[in-house]
Amino acid sequence: MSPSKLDSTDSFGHEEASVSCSKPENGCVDSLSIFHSEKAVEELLQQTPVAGMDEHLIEFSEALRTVAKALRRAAEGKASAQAEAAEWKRRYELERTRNIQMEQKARMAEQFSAEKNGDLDCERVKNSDNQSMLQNESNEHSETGCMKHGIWSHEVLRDRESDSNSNADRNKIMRKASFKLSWWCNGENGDQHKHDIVSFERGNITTAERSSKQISLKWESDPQTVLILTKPNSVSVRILCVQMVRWLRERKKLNVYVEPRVKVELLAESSNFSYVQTWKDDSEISHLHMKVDLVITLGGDGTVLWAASMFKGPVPPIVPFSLGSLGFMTPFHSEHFKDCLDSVLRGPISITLRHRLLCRVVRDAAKNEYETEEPFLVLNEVTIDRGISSYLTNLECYCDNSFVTCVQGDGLILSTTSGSTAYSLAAGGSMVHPQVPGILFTPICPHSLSFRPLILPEHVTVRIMVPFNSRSPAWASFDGKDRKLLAAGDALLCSMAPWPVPTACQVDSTNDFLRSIHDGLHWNLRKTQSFDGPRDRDL
Ligand SMILES: NC(=O)c1ccc[n+]([C@@H]2O[C@H](COP(=O)([O-])OP(=O)(O)OC[C@H]3O[C@@H](n4cnc5c(N)ncnc54)[C@H](O)[C@@H]3O)[C@@H](O)[C@H]2O)c1
Ligand SMILES: Nc1ncnc2c1ncn2[C@@H]1O[C@H](COP(=O)(O)OP(=O)(O)OP(=O)(O)O)[C@@H](O)[C@H]1O
Repeated sequence: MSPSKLDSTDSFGHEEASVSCSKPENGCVDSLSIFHSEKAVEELLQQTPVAGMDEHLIEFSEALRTVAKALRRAAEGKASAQAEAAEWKRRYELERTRNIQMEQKARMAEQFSAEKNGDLDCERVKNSDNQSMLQNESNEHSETGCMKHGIWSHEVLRDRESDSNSNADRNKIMRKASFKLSWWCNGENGDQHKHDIVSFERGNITTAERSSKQISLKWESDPQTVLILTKPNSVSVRILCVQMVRWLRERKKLNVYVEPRVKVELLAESSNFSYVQTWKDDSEISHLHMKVDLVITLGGDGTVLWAASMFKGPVPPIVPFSLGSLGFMTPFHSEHFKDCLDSVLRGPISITLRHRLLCRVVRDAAKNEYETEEPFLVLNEVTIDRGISSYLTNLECYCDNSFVTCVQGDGLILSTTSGSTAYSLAAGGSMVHPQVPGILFTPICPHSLSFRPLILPEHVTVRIMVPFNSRSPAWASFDGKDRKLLAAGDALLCSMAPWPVPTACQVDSTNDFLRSIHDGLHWNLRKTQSFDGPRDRDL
């Protein structure tokens, strides 16, 4: 091999692809010097009388030889990678030139045919339909763009097929292929069903209503049974509970359910409360949704989370009364409970359908089995953190089998949009309107400067894995409760649950959300700038 050239076979099968060594920065000088030093080592070893040399020197020379060899291989590898990159660059340039030429040809042909047919969009539509609304508005469209204030008019995108005068005209108009977009979502049993179909004429996507609007609940028959859930150890909650149970029973003639603890408290108050119903063991809780028309919570956000956690499937509408400190999900004031409940029982009421996440822990040992552990439903978030370990958590994150990232930090929060104002907010996540469907992906103290939070679409399944090379296990907690250890190889699967939590609104979901961030967080509170001072017109 010539010392001035390095011969190698490139990955395109071009044998003997020589790499010139004229440029010192391309790594050839390195490989050459390495080559020379390897040779020098070789010569040195041959010249040195081996006999009588001590063991250490032999070992040292062997090591030197190995290092020189490794360095030579690395330099050769670098040179071959550079040759490969150069070949790709050459091919890319060729492809680009070819594409530019083709584009130019196509543009010229289009221009030629447009000139021939007088086929500019606006003209075409105007000519084809003299009686159309478009024609009426045509004066407002600019001749070149068919736009109003820089925005394309919807009228231009309308299918004029039925109005056109003749087949010939129609053929001229229908140049772009029309298509339909279909919305799909996962059915309850994992099967897919058609959720909605929106048709877009002529291949132009205009608008699509994807997010749910304000939802209104109207009773078709009168509610009969109410479940009251209360925050424990609070005197004000206890007093309100007594008043509310009495009023619901005596004035509204409703059946009232409470938790066993609350029934004991009520009976301690008065034996007249014996009509209040409860359950004996937790298995009865799973049937509550079939008996209860309405749930009332007395407490803070934690009590709403508690109420939601009691329903592992469908959840009856919840009317949350605020007896806590923050109250993002508790818009009703306890002082006016009679008026509030009157209007709720009468209906119709606005509700917020709060999405929940379905979370399942899959153990490494059982990863081929389905439904190994009881899933969790969370209204706020699932958190995967380092627990008491002082090491960084190391979490591999996938979204529908696409690798997302590796979290190295204190942990990760997968939050609903309702939970966006809770822990996720504290970790730097965005605040999101609770009616927006999506999964917030918010790192906790990531040890990286560029790890911004993400918001993923509602239909994805997120998988968080503790890799086998992780220094410590991780811990998952669900709405701040039920901590589960995730050992190396274990995973947490998280997707949107089919059973949302309907919470009654004081006004509507947007108004209530904005009120909660203003009142609860004093969002963007700033003293208003004074009127006096410099103004634009003075400049
Ligand atoms: N650093 C943090 O901000 C942090 C730490 C741990 C837990 N949390 C949150 O606490 C929640 C559990 O609540 P809890 O009441 O059982 O425990 P808690 O009594 O410790 O209350 C935590 C606080 O979070 C508030 N909160 C709960 N849900 C909220 C929501 N959706 N929007 C705005 N604020 C909300 C509560 O009003 C309360 O002030 C967890 O789901 C988690 O979101 C927050
Ligand atoms: N019925 C219940 N049974 C057991 N625990 C409950 C019940 N209701 C609420 N909790 C728990 O009590 C804790 C405090 O409740 P909550 O958040 O409603 O009150 P708060 O802390 O005074 O209000 P805020 O969260 O607005 O400051 C929460 O952790 C919640 O899970």
